[in-house]
Amino acid sequence: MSQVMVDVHGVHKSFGPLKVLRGVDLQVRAGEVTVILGPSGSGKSTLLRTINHLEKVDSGWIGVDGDLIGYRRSGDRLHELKEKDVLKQRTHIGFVFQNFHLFPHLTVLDNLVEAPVSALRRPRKEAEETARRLLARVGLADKADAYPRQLSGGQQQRVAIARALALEPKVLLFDEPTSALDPELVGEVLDVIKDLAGSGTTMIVVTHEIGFAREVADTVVFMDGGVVVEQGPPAAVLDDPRHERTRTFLAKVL
Ligand SMILES: Nc1ncnc2c1ncn2[C@@H]1O[C@H](COP(=O)(O)OP(=O)(O)OP(=O)(O)O)[C@@H](O)[C@H]1O
Repeated sequence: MSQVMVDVHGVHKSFGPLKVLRGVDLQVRAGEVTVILGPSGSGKSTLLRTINHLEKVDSGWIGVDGDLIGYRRSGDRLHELKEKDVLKQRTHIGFVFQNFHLFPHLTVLDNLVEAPVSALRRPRKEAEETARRLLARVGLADKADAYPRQLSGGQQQRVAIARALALEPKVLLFDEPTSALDPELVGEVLDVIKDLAGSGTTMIVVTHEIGFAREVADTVVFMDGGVVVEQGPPAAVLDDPRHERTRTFLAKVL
């Protein structure tokens, strides 16, 4: 069995009085695709954001490829990492946002080149070669010199995926990658994610696209009320859920 790439252990997170994560445990194996489903407000985005330390956990811990995220252990105490060390950890954890978050003032090519050059100190020529290869992979080789505003939403999201890949992440996190898109553009983005799944990229995808979950996920996780209610292969969770809460959710969305 492949190694555990992402290990979420007893994670709690509140915003003021609102308890959003109430003890989340989740393990994602290298090369596998985990799709997280759940009602609005169940804590899916917050969980993703704790994995790359955009949100700090209140308690519990998260490991990515054996590294504790945001902290270092000394004996049985945890010490917060410095910002520069957090940023370094984040280069291993790609994040694709709902609204693309491309740099509007940079060309498509420079969106992909910026982080490898500034964060990983890659030579610019090498970073550009990688960027062009990745743009070809997402079907946008001819858009290298365009600016984000000149692209459709689907194209922008494909650039965002290529940009995340340019840092050669150990895991790619997707937060509702198609929910800001016009319906006719959803398929082109899901096809890129499917292609990555086929090549063994470790991914955690928060989405409401049940068909995608069925087709692509190795594991479907159902979250509700800040906990993982159930998880398993798509056929088990989607067609034969064990929990009433999962059944109620699926009855609404299927
Ligand atoms: N930074 C924040 N400050 C205060 N409350 C927050 C913050 N981030 C999230 N929340 C709240 O936490 C709850 C869970 O939000 P989260 O975005 O994780 O849920 P979700 O399951 O991803 O929902 P959706 O499917 O609607 O995106 C919501 O009530 C949200 O308003």
